[in-house]
Amino acid sequence: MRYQVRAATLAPHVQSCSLQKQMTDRSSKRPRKAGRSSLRPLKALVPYFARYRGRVAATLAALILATLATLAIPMAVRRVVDFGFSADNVGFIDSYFTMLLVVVAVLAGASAARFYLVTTLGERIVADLRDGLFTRMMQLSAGFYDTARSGEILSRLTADTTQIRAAISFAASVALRNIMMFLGSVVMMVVTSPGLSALVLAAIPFIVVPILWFGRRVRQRSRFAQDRLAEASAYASEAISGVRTVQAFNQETPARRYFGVRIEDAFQAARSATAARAALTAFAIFIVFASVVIVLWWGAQAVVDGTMTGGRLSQFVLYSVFAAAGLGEIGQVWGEISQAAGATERIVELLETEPEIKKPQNPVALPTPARGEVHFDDVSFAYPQGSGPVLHNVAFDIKAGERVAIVGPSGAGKSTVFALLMRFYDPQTGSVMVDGVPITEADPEEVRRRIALVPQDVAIFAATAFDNIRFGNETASREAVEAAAKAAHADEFIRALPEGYDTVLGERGITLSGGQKQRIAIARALLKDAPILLLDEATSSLDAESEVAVQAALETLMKDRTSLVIAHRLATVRNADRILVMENGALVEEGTHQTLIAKSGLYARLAELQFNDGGREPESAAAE
Ligand SMILES: Nc1ncnc2c1ncn2[C@@H]1O[C@H](COP(=O)(O)OP(=O)(O)OP(=O)(O)O)[C@@H](O)[C@H]1O
Repeated sequence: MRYQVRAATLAPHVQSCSLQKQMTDRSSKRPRKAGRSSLRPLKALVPYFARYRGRVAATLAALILATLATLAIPMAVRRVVDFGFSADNVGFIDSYFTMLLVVVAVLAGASAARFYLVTTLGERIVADLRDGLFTRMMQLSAGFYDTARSGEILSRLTADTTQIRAAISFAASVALRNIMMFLGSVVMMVVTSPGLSALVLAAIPFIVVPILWFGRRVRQRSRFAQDRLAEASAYASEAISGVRTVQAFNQETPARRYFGVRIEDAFQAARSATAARAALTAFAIFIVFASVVIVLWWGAQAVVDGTMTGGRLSQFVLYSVFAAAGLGEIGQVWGEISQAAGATERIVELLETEPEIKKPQNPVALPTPARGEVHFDDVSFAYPQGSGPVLHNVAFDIKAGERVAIVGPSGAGKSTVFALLMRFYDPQTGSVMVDGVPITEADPEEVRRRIALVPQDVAIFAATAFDNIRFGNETASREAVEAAAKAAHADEFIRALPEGYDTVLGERGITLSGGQKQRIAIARALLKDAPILLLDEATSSLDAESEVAVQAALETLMKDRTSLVIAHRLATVRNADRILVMENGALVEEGTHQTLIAKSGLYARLAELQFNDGGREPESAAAE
């Protein structure tokens, strides 16, 4: 139950799904998809660009201007070479060099604008992607997180998005500039010398086809490298969050070794991807410049024969150098763009994972005012990733304001009942209702708003004590937060912290004791002030003294609400109006403490075991 409970505390509106399988299914199709078109995944970014049409248009304008300015330079050079180098043309030289300066100034301005626009566009789109990804992560829950590894997801949120930013901010702009430059130069080459151009154009397929082939290999390898890195990150994140367990079992060395192997794998994969990129670069540079040399050779012969002027050849050579350099640069950044395509694919997988549990199109409104009734109608349930049914035909009715305890051996399915009530999962058969409405027909947010959960495994965030309690109600005032803490018997220990309510609690509440965390969770629930209260082992980490105090706080909390209490310690449940006894996923007994003891069934056996264990007899334990 850990994940569900944590998810509940982390984000009250998270929903459940079981889409890991769907993700995995998709993942297995990946190589074939990759084979079809290496840049196809980038299509998923189009809607993100579309949001910033103005900025994209300005970027393209700056790009075109910079390209035109560059393309103007060789024409000026030709004039200078053919007519400029003679003493009676001094005025001509001045005007041409002045024009050249203007062109260079336009080029500089347009390049700066392009750089600024393209970089901020990259940052903007990546910020949106991260935001979208996090939003999706908050919508997916229980079923998905049962198998997903948080470290791997974090790697997508950070490393993959960074790669996309690099591609947009740098590679895409370089590629676009060079594509324009290449096309512009080719046109100008044809204008300058159709004969030489034909020679160059004939060489192009030999350049482009291998570049595309190399690019695809780079992409496949880099996707593999990113996957290895994500695996290493996932392992590191687990080891770091469980560092005390690692140290307690002297597992530092094996953990280091394990991580070392993973990181080495990631390195090897990255090296292989880089090797493919390096080969691509070498190939691109060689083939492109070799073509230029051959062209120059032919051109030189034409000048010697007198069929071409030196200026025209200079102009042609400059255009062909531009075209070649353009192609060379495209070749270089193609690898990076291919890598970004791999990263996009990984992100899109997550973005496209649909939450199984979401708001119906026409949700049925829960009646107001809230009554706090709970109804389980013949509910059977198996966890999506579980090995079999966990609940079998569970049926019960809880009236508004009733206090019901759920007891039973470990693994009986008690927390699962809570998970279904919070709608982290949907049962396979039967129906769960809140205030008479099947929760599958209602908005999950509305259902969860009516329920306050004090989980078994309390999530504390690296925020102040104040903010941690206010999690129960974002709009609560300082006074309300402190009043809730007082009622939960948390006020005293919070005030003793170095900065009182403003003390930042360590990540996952590492600075707090188990009992303190539970009291924070109780304060949260008090602040939420929901009509239905779920207590999952809420006092399990408390010492006897705190338990008496917290029990008093819980009494306040449970007053005038429907409450469902899971407890192993029967002393804490005996005052319930009714006790549901579960065993192996079924409801086996139901009644008050007295009637159940009289029945001599499972409850009586559990009670006897527990009280005899402590050398106490049930009635005296009741006084606690
Ligand atoms: N997310 C999950 N995925 C698959 N199986 C699960 C999951 N959570 C719980 N289970 C299984 O469901 C069964 C019931 O678990 P549940 O947590 O509801 O028991 P419980 O009665 O609350 O136990 P405890 O008192 O120890 O908390 C157990 O067999 C458990 O292994």
